[in-house]
Amino acid sequence: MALTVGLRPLTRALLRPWARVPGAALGRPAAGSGDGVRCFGSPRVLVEPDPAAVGVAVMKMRNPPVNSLSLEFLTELLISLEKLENDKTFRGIIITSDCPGIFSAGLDLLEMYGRDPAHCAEYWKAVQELWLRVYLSNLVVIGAINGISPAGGCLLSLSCDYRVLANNPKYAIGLNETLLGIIAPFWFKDVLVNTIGHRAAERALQLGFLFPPSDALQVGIVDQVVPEDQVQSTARSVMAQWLAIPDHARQLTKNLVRKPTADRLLQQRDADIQNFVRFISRDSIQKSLHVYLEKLKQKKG
Ligand SMILES: CCCCC/C=C\C/C=C\CC/C=C/CC(=O)SCCNC(=O)CCNC(=O)[C@H](O)C(C)(C)COP(=O)(O)OP(=O)(O)OC[C@H]1O[C@@H](n2cnc3c(N)ncnc32)[C@H](O)[C@@H]1OP(=O)(O)O
Repeated sequence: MALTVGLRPLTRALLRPWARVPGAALGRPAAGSGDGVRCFGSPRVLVEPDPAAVGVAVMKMRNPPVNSLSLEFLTELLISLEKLENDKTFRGIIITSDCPGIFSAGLDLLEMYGRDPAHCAEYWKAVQELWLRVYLSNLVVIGAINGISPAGGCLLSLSCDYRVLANNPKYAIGLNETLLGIIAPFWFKDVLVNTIGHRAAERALQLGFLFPPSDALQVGIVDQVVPEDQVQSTARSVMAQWLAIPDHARQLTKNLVRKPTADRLLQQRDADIQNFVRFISRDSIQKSLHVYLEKLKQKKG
């Protein structure tokens, strides 16, 4: 039976079909233009032009304590990304965190625990939308990963064009869903397989590996590991290298490589939402989430 997906007005305004063609006119006014300073402020997402690099924006996630991807936070990220995408003065974004030690704790478990099906459906649609927005962005997207990034945080990183991870053993990265008693959806899995290969992904997904930096580099889930105080400067250098390529050629190539993966979700978005809602609503899954949330609480002592 089809689910009725009742979206709140803000989310509804934001979420629209994906038919992005690289280089196509976007048909929306440039955001923030006209005053010489482009700063797309929102409570949880700080976006500033990089003072040292023309055409580059730095997007800092600040949803303390752990940058968990709540519906509100996802919505703000989507709005900021859409503004940047539509502002032709920007060619690249560096995504990083403003929460010390945490890039993103992934999806907000409280959006999936004890919620009704309509809420879960709305939430999952926003998760899909953020992934599509980042994964298919026409901009160069560099992840300056300055903290731990499990599950949804790892997906966000994997959706960037290049990942620079700070060399701190606490900053593990991976799709650890099985440790929570849940599973990574097929499109999370596809992105991991594309990045580290089938066999490595098979092991990592089943065992819920969270790779510390040295292992992350070795398996290829990140592209570079650098001292913590060099993450931002390295991301800037990498950005310069990527921006040296003509946009149209890079964008068309990106689309060629990524579109088949994105299309697998685009062709079955509603079914994916229904599968998620059915899965997450199971008593056994809600119980697993409860146990995991309790463990997080107890960890504090
Ligand atoms: C057969 C058909 C199948 C169909 C399938 C379809 C779909 C698939 C189904 C489901 C897929 C769902 C996918 C989910 C992906 C995810 O992203 S799940 C989230 C994974 N995240 C984690 O495991 C990280 C958990 N957090 C931590 O490990 C730690 O918090 C930390 C990040 C290492 C930070 O540690 P630190 O000590 O600094 O902080 P605290 O642990 O004290 O946390 C502070 C505060 O924040 C709360 N919190 C932490 N993480 C989350 C979170 N992800 N969501 C919500 N809240 C979180 C924590 O509970 C503390 O709260 P407080 O006690 O109230 O202060």
